[in-house]
Amino acid sequence: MSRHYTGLAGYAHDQPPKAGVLLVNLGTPEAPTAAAVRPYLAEFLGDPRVIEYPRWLWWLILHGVILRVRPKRSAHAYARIWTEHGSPLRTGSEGLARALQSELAGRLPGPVRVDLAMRYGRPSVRERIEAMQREGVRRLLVLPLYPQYSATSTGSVIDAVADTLKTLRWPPELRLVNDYHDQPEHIDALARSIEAFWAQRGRGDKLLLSFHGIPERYLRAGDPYFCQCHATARLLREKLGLDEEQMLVSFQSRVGRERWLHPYTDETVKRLAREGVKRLDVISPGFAVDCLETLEEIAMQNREFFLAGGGTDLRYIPALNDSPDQVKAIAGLVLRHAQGWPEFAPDYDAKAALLRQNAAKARADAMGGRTG
Ligand SMILES: C=CC1=C(C)c2cc3[nH]c(cc4nc(cc5[nH]c(cc1n2)c(C)c5CCC(=O)O)C(CCC(=O)O)=C4C)c(C)c3C=C
Ligand SMILES: [Fe+2]
Ligand SMILES: [Fe+2]
Repeated sequence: MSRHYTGLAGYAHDQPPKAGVLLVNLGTPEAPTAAAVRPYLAEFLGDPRVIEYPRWLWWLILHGVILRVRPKRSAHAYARIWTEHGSPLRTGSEGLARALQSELAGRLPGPVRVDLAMRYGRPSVRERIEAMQREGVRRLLVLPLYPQYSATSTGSVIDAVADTLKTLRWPPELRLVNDYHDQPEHIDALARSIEAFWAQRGRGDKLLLSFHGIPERYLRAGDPYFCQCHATARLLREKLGLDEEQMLVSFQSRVGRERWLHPYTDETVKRLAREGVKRLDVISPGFAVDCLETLEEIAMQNREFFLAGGGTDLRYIPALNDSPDQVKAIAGLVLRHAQGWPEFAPDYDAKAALLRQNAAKARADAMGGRTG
């Protein structure tokens, strides 16, 4: 069997190498319409990491039922949060990537390129890794924007990276961030954003942490996601000095009929309203940037449930997005994971002249070889 390896002729041999940081988020449709949501959902829900089901059976259900019904419903939800600049998940992720690029430029001696890819839709992981390689990236750090590891999210990003690298003729040196659910700077950033919100708007009766759910079956099969969500919650609770009465954890966004991680966010919100909670603060620490699941599902849908149940106000505390605290926390992660790479070493400047000289020599050799 032969395979076509992407050669990217004319790259990197003749340039001093660069380090690259690739942020990866989930992806989002191109427009809030059923026609644009359908291919996005087909790719997302067709991923065997997301739906672990016999392939042929799932294919029939997905194409026979789900893709006929869900795109229209999802498009309606997307339309409620779409802005003049597009999908919040996209603009938020782009803003974070830009902020990280300038933060790193200010802290690192060597050339480091920050880029952004989407696991589903565009720009794809393959597209961005190939582009980075053309720009001379020889060392690649992949950072999925998921604080908690799940096979369905982070694991799937790793698949996409591996699928890309195995078709490259000269893959870059690779490092991957698996999760950052307990990184102290990340917990601090979350705590400070909650405290800043309370300082401005007063404190609600309770604080609910709502994480994206996954099927409970995956937890039993060994996915660490549930435990990492609870670890984040405990660290944050300790940092804020709250007890378990004041801070609750729940799981949102379930899809399909099987049992997902408990307790469910919508049921929790309704129960709290019934029990007489008047002001409920909700934050979704599993999302690095705001998206459909926070802006529509929490700040609109669950708010409506809470008010209908007798609550006075559900206040959604925004994701960290491109806040300086989040940018510093992520830059800290990058610095820690890229330790030892020359672009990150304090003596890079001193060595840069040598790197350029070597690159020039390599180029001359290559040209010499070609022209005889
Ligand atoms: C925080 C990480 C995420 C995990 C874990 C996750 C698991 C997971 N998701 C679905 C199904 C859907 N999720 C949808 C949207 C969505 N999911 C995440 C993150 C995680 N998902 C984000 C950031 C978003 C928002 C995307 C945006 O454009 O803003 C959707 C699409 C919307 C809809 O139709 O409801 C689906 C579908 C499953 C099945 C799953 C684990 C098995
Ligand atoms: Fe999801
Ligand atoms: Fe949802």
